[in-house]
Amino acid sequence: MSTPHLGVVGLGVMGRNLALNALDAGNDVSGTDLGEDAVRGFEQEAARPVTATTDIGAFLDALPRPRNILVMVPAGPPVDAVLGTLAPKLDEGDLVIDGGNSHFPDTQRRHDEMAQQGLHFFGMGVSGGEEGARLGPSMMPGGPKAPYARVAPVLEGMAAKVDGEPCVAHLGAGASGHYVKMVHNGIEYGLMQLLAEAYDLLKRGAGLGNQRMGDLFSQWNDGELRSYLVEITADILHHPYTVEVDPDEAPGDEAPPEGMTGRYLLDYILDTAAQKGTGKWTSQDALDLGVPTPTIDAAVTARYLSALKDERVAASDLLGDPAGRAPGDPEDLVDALGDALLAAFLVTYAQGFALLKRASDAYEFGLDLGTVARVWRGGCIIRADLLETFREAFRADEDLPNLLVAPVVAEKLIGHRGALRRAVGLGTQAGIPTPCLSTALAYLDAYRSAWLPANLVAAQRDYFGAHTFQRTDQDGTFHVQWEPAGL
Ligand SMILES: NC(=O)C1=CN([C@@H]2O[C@H](COP(=O)(O)OP(=O)(O)OC[C@H]3O[C@@H](n4cnc5c(N)ncnc54)[C@H](OP(=O)(O)O)[C@@H]3O)[C@@H](O)[C@H]2O)C=CC1
Ligand SMILES: O=C(CO)[C@H](O)[C@H](O)COP(=O)(O)O
Repeated sequence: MSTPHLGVVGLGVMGRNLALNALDAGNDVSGTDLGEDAVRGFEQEAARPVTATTDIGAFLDALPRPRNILVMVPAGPPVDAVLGTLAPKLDEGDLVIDGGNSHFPDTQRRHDEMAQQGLHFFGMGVSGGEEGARLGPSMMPGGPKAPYARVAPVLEGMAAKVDGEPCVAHLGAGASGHYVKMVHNGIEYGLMQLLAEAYDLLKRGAGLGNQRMGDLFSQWNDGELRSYLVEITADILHHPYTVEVDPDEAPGDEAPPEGMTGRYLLDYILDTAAQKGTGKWTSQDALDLGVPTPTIDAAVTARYLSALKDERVAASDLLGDPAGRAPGDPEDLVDALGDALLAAFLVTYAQGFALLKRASDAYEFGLDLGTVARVWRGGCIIRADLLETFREAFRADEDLPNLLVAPVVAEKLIGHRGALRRAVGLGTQAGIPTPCLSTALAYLDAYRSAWLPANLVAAQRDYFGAHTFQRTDQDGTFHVQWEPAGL
């Protein structure tokens, strides 16, 4: 049997590291890129001889048939450009895997176009950043099932492992792989914003300094909240100012500027966060499918609000009423926050999985949500101990409509929701914005409400638009003349 092989198109940050990872895992690897520097860089870093060339023909000739080709170029037109170049030169049965953050409708179109040419196409989400790509990412391939067996040994060798299981699996049909990665990123946006809100509540609401805050996040990371994002938040809070900055540029011995807690790098980072679009796509498709994902939506909106720096500075002068300390003993807020975060994390994951469930039905992906939870346990940005709990929940009931009603999750929520309510209440009184903590609480309160005030909304629609309503005491649809007699 020949050595498993992989060809990589695009040797930038992700492609080069994935190619080196595949090589370390014992595969034969070839690489190509538009740039000579990228090609030479890969060749020099490779521990064994590789084919590395800017010549696409030489690259394809070096690959045994049927070929396995991983494309790692920027999402959008570059992917179509690469497929346009590759497709006429490929042979029937070759497999092309797009490992970038492509939008899932593009992936479905490419999947169909490639299939018409007798070629297999996977959209594959890859998570873990540069280090993950090199040492073990989480990978989310989707597309035709048959060619997966051929490439599985390559991907499983490269993937992160948890309890000996690789964080990769064939997830489903069509564009399912990129859909799952999109929702991964939507959850990522939600968790990141929740952590930012906890930081704000500790900093402005409780008056804590960076060292104590970092210690708290570390402490949380030793408990039920253990996760990559909590861990890196502790590292970021502890990170000193001077490490990556020219010492001549660092502030002198004078007191730190107003509002800053000391010489920590975080205090000098501009408060605007960019985005590339995957979080927005998650919210957009959730709205199209009618699935409530308010915590993810709020996180996307929070990034837009962060970008309005000049407007916010101007508004702070005009509108005043600055955020201040939370009422009462600051330690009450500190005590509440760990449990509040756990409840909000559970709600955010639940929204993402509920979206995956609906999308799987709507787009006929055939997702198994327990497998998704397994693949997310390691290597990816949203990896957390909680993923094992979710995997068990879906194992116990594969038709679970929402993680919130899995007994193991419900029990945790009942134990922690009081803290979420306290944290949101204290933050609100202090004037500190908590869009994700608040929407997580509101979603939880709405989802567990047997009755909601939508009867009034239904009546209002019927009043102004004759849209009809249903009744609780009679079958059928109804419309009435609502205007008071005599008007
Ligand atoms: N960076 C990250 O942490 C993560 C990125 N991703 C996704 O992975 C994909 C790649 O990202 P990343 O590696 O960071 O991007 P980079 O820009 O670092 O690398 C892309 C590489 O592709 C090359 N390239 C572009 N067009 C072609 C082409 N037609 N033929 C051959 N090579 C080409 C580029 O060459 P040149 O520079 O000469 O144009 C460049 O070397 C993106 O979709 C990204 O969203 C996913 C997860 C994490
Ligand atoms: O896919 C990723 C992590 O999972 C990439 O890092 C992505 O760029 C993150 O999204 P954004 O840039 O919008 O914050």
